Amino acid sequence: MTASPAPGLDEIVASAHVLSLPMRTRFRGITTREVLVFSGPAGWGEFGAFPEYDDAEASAWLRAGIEMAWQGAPDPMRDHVEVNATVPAVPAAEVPAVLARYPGTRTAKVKVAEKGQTLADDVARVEAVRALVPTVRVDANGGWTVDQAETALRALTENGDLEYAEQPCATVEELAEVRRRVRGVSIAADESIRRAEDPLRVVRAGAADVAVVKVPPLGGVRAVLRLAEELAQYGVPVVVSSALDSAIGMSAGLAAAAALPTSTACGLGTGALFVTDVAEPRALVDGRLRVDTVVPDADRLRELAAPDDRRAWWLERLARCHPLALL
Ligand SMILES: O=C(O)CCC(=O)c1ccccc1C(=O)O
Ligand SMILES: [Mg+2]
Repeated sequence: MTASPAPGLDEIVASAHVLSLPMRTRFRGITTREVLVFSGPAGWGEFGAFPEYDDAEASAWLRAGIEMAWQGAPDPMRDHVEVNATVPAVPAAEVPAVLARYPGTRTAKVKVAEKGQTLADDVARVEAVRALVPTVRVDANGGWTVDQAETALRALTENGDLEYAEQPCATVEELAEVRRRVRGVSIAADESIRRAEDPLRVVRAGAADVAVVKVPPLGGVRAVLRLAEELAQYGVPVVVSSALDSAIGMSAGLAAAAALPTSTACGLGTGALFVTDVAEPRALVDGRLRVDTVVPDADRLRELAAPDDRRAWWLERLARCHPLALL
């Protein structure tokens, strides 16, 4: 496909919808996910930077949405992508109900280190997941100190393996220290990889065995593919994850995972966390999602429309980020 010229702001605004997607369970501290979606000559794109992100960071998310809507996805290597179940920091007793939303998944990613909870809560949740799913990853979202991470990772591997621990601590230096101290558990970097220059810093510091990559903060599918190529030279595999994207944004994550030379279970199953999405939810069959693009459903766009003040907020943000996204 020939790339269309970069769109003007008015072209994006012309098709823009600001949506508020209700969530089944609190995740990342939120219960509704706001996104702005728009269409271009190649299809639909999403601008969904979390509200607390500044314009410089948010503009990468817009660039990713513009790429999908004006350029489309690169050629895929496969038509289905394996995903992990994403288990929020729920009580252990709720784990079977959460996992039931991810039929056939053989890998689960479990949130740990949630504020207000204890290590015993994490151990109980992880054990409940292990009873049902063969491969378990945990994600601490930077919530532990190095000492806490060491204690927790030992406790969490007493009765079984962890494939990896995602972002156990906040900084690159701390990740490297945990990786040295807890040799038996692989470390994945997530929040430490937000800009294109971050992954090599993480790898050079010896801070991670695995890189979690997300299309929106990295500025698009092609940017993720370039990064993955660089990381492969250091022997660091990538895991493509969502940024709690709507079904439209998820198309970009699926496109990235589908275009990689190899793909392990991706964190792209988070559509299951929404009560209602912008389109009919993708069917999760045998733990895999079909790689496709979606057109939002007109009724859902109306039903999910964000309140006027939020629409105004997103349109102002779009106007500020637009010139930065095209740089
Ligand atoms: O990786 C997954 O399983 C789902 C994606 C996910 O966890 C996530 C989604 C939005 C924001 C942050 C995160 C995260 O990995 O911490
Ligand atoms: Mg993470």
